[in-house]
Amino acid sequence: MTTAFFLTGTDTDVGKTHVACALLHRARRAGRTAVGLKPVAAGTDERGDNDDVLRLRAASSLQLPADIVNPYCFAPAIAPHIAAAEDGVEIDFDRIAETVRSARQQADFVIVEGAGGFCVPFGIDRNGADLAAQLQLPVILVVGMRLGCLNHALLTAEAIAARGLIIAGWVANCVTPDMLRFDENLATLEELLLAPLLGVVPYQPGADPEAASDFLELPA
Ligand SMILES: Nc1ncnc2c1ncn2[C@@H]1O[C@H](COP(=O)(O)OP(=O)(O)OP(=O)(O)O)[C@@H](O)[C@H]1O
Ligand SMILES: C[C@H](N)[C@H](N)CCCCCC(=O)O
Ligand SMILES: [Mg+2]
Repeated sequence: MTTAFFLTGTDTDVGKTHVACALLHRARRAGRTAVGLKPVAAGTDERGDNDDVLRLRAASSLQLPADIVNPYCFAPAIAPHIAAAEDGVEIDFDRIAETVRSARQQADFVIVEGAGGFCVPFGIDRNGADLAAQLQLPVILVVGMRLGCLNHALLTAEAIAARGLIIAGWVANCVTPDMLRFDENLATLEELLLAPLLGVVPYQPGADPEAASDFLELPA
């Protein structure tokens, strides 16, 4: 059966792509055909490539066309709605929903990575939470473990619930090697998030997603 998830995080740069790629590796090890999508990306290199898209592709077991993996890609590494406005582009959720449908027909484990945090604007009248709601996907929440993450995680959980979506699981991603009172912070999140903890991904310089996959369970 196809399973698909919308993967979000407590902020930009908290390890969403790292964890998404690790889960793709984990799913592949379980014999699944796994594909990562990045509907809206911002920030490209001199070749016009976006790093998240390259990493998700490298972790996927099936290579789908660019307009399915990443229908919207903007050059500057800025908030997507600003980049879209500068390019005169409107981010069309129906088009994104079509890419997700197509990916689900071809793969049995699909991860859709959001951009930034859950409510990142995609236009003046739409944001990432609206996209997740339109896609009607269970959410995986990546918590970048650092001071401030408790508030960000709880706000995100409220926003997910407010859209009528469920958290299929959350991941504690160690974005620093030395968070003070790590165990106490983890325990607080376990108590308050009311969703399964899929794993604790350790801090690892270079962040190899295949190695990180050993620390993760697949969401049910
Ligand atoms: N567990 C980890 N150990 C060490 N480095 C990590 C870890 N997780 C993430 N990083 C590093 O932190 C940076 C941000 O991670 P990543 O790109 O996965 O974040 P993101 O949430 O997907 O960001 P964006 O909002 O741009 O999509 C990357 O350089 C990544 O290699
Ligand atoms: C460019 C960056 N890596 C992400 N793709 C976009 C992050 C947008 C964050 C916007 C915000 O919440 O202020
Ligand atoms: Mg990313």
